[in-house]
Amino acid sequence: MTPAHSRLLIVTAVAAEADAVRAGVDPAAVEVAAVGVGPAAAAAGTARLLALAEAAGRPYRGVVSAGIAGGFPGRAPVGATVLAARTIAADLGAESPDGFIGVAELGFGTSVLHADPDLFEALSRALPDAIAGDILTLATVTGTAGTAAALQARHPAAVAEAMEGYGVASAAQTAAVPFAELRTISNPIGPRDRAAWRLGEAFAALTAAARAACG
Ligand SMILES: O=C(O)c1cccc(C(=O)CC[C@H]2O[C@@H](n3cnc4c(=O)[nH]cnc43)[C@H](O)[C@@H]2O)c1
Repeated sequence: MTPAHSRLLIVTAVAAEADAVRAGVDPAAVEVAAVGVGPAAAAAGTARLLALAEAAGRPYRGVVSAGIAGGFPGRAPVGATVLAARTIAADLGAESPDGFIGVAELGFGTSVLHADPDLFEALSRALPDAIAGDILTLATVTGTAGTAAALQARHPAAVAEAMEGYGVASAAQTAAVPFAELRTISNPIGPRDRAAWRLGEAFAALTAAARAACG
């Protein structure tokens, strides 16, 4: 049996994502929790779970931000699995007449958090078909071709965007717990077309990825 202190925490935004992950993992080795949509809910919910586990003397061995995501066209198609080398808060900064100024340039820390190298390596080995690259975190789902193009230009290594990774990563960093982000693509990033989101395909891919990584 897996000792309680070596369990992995997988954090999703919504219950449907948590159910898809749970369908693939060994519950003795992995705890799955849905903590809400967006970086603030993700950071608050993850920080609470990490602190409770630590206070009980059973810290998690790692935390993974998992769920569905938008894929940048030509980089991550619908149904693909993506793995973050870096998780980037793409809208953390300031607008100016000359364009977006990132938080690092403003002198207030960093918008870039790296995946833990060992956790990233283990997930990459378990998921050889996963597309590795940067995953952007945004509080607003991209819904125009203009915003998609601007994000791609600012983040040439980005493969996908979602809404929670940077929040989960921030909580993990504060607690000194290894972090990774794993997502499956439900929709292309670009002009909003909610009817075109392939939720079933993305959830099935999420279950398969969870099973391959932690089953
Ligand atoms: O229909 C909407 O516009 C909408 C707005 C907020 C959340 C949702 C969800 O379905 C929540 C699930 C989760 O999905 C991630 N996601 C999926 N595709 C994208 C995307 O293109 N851009 C950003 N995030 C995406 C996100 O992490 C949500 O929490 C639907």
